[in-house]
Order: sequence, then structure tokens, then C-alpha cells
Amino acid sequence: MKTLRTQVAIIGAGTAGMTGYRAAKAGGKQTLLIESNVYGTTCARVGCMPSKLLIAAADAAHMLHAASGFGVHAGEVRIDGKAVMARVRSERDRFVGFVVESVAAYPAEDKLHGHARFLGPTRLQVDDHTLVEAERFVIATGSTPIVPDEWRAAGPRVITSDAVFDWDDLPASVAVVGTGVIGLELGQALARLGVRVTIFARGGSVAQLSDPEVLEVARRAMSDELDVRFKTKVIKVEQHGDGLAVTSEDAGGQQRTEQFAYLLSAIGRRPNVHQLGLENTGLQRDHHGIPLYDQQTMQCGDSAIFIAGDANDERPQLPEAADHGRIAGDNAARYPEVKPGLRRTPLAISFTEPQIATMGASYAELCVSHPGRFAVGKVSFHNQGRSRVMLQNKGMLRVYAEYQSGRFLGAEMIGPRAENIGHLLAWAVQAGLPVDAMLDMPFYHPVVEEGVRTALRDLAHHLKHEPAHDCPCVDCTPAP
Ligand SMILES: Cc1cc2nc3c(=O)[nH]c(=O)nc-3n(C[C@H](O)[C@H](O)[C@H](O)COP(=O)(O)OP(=O)(O)OC[C@H]3O[C@@H](n4cnc5c(N)ncnc54)[C@H](O)[C@@H]3O)c2cc1C
Ligand SMILES: NC(=O)c1ccc[n+]([C@@H]2O[C@H](COP(=O)([O-])OP(=O)(O)OC[C@H]3O[C@@H](n4cnc5c(N)ncnc54)[C@H](O)[C@@H]3O)[C@@H](O)[C@H]2O)c1
Repeated sequence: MKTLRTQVAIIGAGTAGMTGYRAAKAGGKQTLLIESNVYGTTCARVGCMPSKLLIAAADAAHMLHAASGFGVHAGEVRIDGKAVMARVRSERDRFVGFVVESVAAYPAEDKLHGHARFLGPTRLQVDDHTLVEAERFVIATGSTPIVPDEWRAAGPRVITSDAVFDWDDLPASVAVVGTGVIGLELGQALARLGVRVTIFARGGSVAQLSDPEVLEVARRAMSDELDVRFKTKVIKVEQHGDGLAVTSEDAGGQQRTEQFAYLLSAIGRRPNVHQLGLENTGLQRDHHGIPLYDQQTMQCGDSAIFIAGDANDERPQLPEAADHGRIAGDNAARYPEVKPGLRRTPLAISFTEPQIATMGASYAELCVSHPGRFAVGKVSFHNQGRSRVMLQNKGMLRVYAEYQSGRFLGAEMIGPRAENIGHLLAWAVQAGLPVDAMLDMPFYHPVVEEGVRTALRDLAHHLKHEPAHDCPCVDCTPAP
């Protein structure tokens, strides 16, 4: 086995690892980037980009159906599954190609291929070929989709989102388990592309929402279009001919067995921290096995080990992976003189239709941090002018602000243009704007943002009428 010595070792060449590598190099340190799989990142290869490509095809199909609502009739709609998947894969490969080119430009001596595992706090073993001795480390190992063993036992038709982007045709049917972001984005896209889709939710959650009123509207919006079975557990998955027999049980104990070509497990992703030898580092870890770390510096305890991206499970999204990686790489180079990096206001967008966006503090978080001390304003998009014009008048926005200071704290929404409204409101939170100042901003006509103004006016009204109670929070019904 050969031994390599370096100042900084980065484990994982995804988004977090690549930004970490560049930051550590910019800090003047000799840096080694270790990757066990192919280059290209989860985001480009099997994440953000191919999923949005599939959704774009689904939107095109949906527009043809929706057009009849305007009196415009498209004739018979034909979906060519092979052509849909060919475009998804070829455009995806283009995005992956750009990432692979970036990595190819890194000096050969900065890259090592193989699975890294800590043997001690300053030592890694990579496969069975190399020992790496380093002064500082960045763990940027990403996450893996969860598939329960009892489902996996039913064979290769039980899949995760990774497999969807390798299809060369659309299947006849898919059972999707999970109403998180992945289950809803992919489930809706496949349904719009003519696949028979049933989405099973063991509870009542919808993507990242926590506000009970928005959740209720979201459940209705999803159920209006899709076969979503809330409060229905998948209790058995068995091989059946070429496909699967899926048995589910609803809240009333009613069982049902149905056949599907595939079962897509979308029940969450687990951070890749379990085959890393972390027990040999002396780091303190939480009950999920993730090292305790500082969210401003990404430093694990006071060690020379930093953790970034999906691996720390804080906000498993692409922009966060990039920010974490930059902070971790920069601080690995500076160690022991670490400094807080730029953390931004939380913003999460689900590319369902209607889109779902949450920004700033969530309703559930405010019930803990501001019990009885925050006001809520809202707007339904049902009668919102521009939304009705576009036939996209479904959804609700709820906005939150602090009594006394009037500071805008956050919002949750499902509705039209949520990806844009999400940015607008996240910027307002990060700028620390009070609601009055937001209402002084320009609003054009007729725009969906006028709905935001209605919600803010409602919020401003409630801010003036703080209830005369000290606690507990009267508006804090727990999210289901
Ligand atoms: C279907 C899907 C859709 C998504 N859509 C969006 C979206 O629209 N917007 C958004 O913001 N986010 C989205 N995400 C989330 C986003 O893709 C991830 O948050 C982000 O890619 C995580 O980056 P990362 O660098 O932490 O991990 P990764 O890119 O997964 O990189 C981790 C790397 O570490 C390597 N590795 C692991 N263990 C080891 C080891 N021991 N030794 C060496 N190498 C190792 C892995 O092979 C991998 O290459 C989506 C995710 C999925 C799955
Ligand atoms: N647009 C985006 O930004 C985007 C898109 C896709 C993924 N992502 C990221 O990927 C992460 C993972 O997505 P995800 O959808 O897999 O996870 P998730 O955590 O968002 O949702 C998992 C869902 O599965 C349910 N669930 C958990 N265990 C279950 C079980 N045993 N049986 C049935 N249901 C179960 C949960 O209640 C939840 O509804 C997200 O947190 C997100 O950050 C982001």
C-alpha cells in the first residue's frame, strides 16, 4: 500500500467537495480530492438537473391538457416515452460533462480514486491501495436514498430516484412511497407523462411544509390531480410476474393489493457517514452518527475535521452544499484560526405544480422560538387576479412577522410562481425588513406579487392587534 501526505484531504467530489477543494486551494494548501464513484455530482447526474428535465417534459404535456380550459384544443396528445427519456438523459449528460471537465482540469496529483475511511484522526485508508496522512479533512460524502430491506428483497423493480434517470422509456405504472420533495416532484411528473402513478403517504406531510393551513391546501391541490393516498402505509412488497404486488393499509385498517411495474422508494436520504470509520476519529456524534459541528464554521468540535453538504443533513440542497463546502474548505486551510462563513436565509423550493416554497423561519420553528410572539397574515390564490387569468389560481401563502418589531420572519406557500416569490421573501428576511417597509416597495399590476401584498397587508393588520396573552402560542396547532 502506498502512502500519500497532504495538508487537506477532501472526501467526496460532489458539489460540497468541489467547492471545498477550490476554497482549500485558494487558501494556499496542498489539497487531495478523494472520490469513490464517478465524477459528475449527485445534482447533475441524478438530482436537481435530470429531475427538472423530467418535470419540464411533464409541464409541456400538462400545458396541452390545460389549454382546453382557455378554449384552446390541442388534439390528441401523444407522449413518446423514449424521446422524453432520451432528452432527459442527453441534456443531463451535457450538464454532467461540464462538471467532469472541471474536475479534469484539476492537477492529477490532487485527485485520488477510491472509498476513504478514517483509521485515526489524521489518517485515511483509500480502498486497499493508499494510506493518506493529512493535517485537515473535509467530509463531503453526500447522502444515499433509503430503501427498507423488506422492500429491497422484492428485487430490482424496487428503485430509488437514481434509477429513474437511466430509463430509456417511460414505464406503465409506478408506486411512489413518500410525499417528500422527491416523491411529489417525480410522482407528479411521471403522472403527467401518462404513467399510472399512485403516491403513498404514511401520514399527511407535503414536501417541506409545516404550516397546518398551507398543508391542508397543499393536500387538496395534490389530491385534486394525483392519486395520493394520505395516511396509507405500504405493508408488503412482493415480486409479481415482471412487476410488483404492493399491499397498502389505510387509516381505517383497510388493506389493498395492487400491481405496479416499479416501486419508487422516496422516503428520505441518509447521510453517508456510516462507512467512514468515524469511530476512529474521536469525534462526538449525534444519534444519527453525524459528527457534532458548528453551523457557522462547519468544524467538528475543535478538531481539524470539517463536514459539508448532505453529509451533515442540515439542509440537503444544492446551494447549501456549495456554501458549506466553501466554508469548510476555507476553514480547513485556515485551521486552527477558523472563522464563521456566510450562511444565508433558508429557502427551499419544490418544483411541483403548484410549486411549494418555504423561506426564513418555518411555522413549526416559530412555534418553538416565538410562541405567542409572531403574527400571521395570509392570502388564498383562489381569487387572486393574475393567478385566475393564468388558470393557476390554486394555493395559499402564509407570512409571519414578530410582534413589536414588525420584523418579517418567514413564510410558507403553495401556489403560482412560488420559486420567484420564495426568493423575494427570503431576501426580505435576510435584509431584516419590517413588514411596513416591504409594503412600501413597488408592486406592478396585474401580477401574482399583488397576492403577496394582500398577505402582507393582512399581516400588518394582525401586527397592530397583538393578543393580550403571555403564552402559550394560540396559533400553534401541531403540523401533522
Ligand atoms: C432527485 C433529486 C432531486 C434534487 N433536486 C434538487 C433541486 O432541485 N434543488 C436543490 O437545491 N437540491 C436538489 N437536490 C439535492 C441536491 O442534489 C443535493 O443536496 C446535493 O447534490 C448534495 O451535494 P453533496 O456535495 O453534499 O453530495 P454529492 O454530490 O452526493 O457528493 C458526495 C460524493 O461523495 C462521494 N463519497 C461518498 N462516500 C465516500 C467515501 N467514503 N470516499 C470517497 N468518496 C465518497 C460520493 O460518491 C459522491 O460523489 C436533489 C436531490 C435529488 C436526489
Ligand atoms: N427541489 C428540491 O430542492 C429538491 C428536490 C428533490 C430532493 N431534494 C432534497 O432531497 C432530500 C430528500 O428528499 P426525499 O423526498 O427523499 O425526502 P424527504 O425527507 O423530503 O421526504 C420523505 C418522505 O417520506 C416519508 N417517509 C419516511 N419514512 C417513511 C416510510 N417508512 N414509509 C412511508 N413514508 C415514509 C416522510 O414522511 C416524508 O414525507 C430533501 O430533503 C431535499 O432537501 C430537494
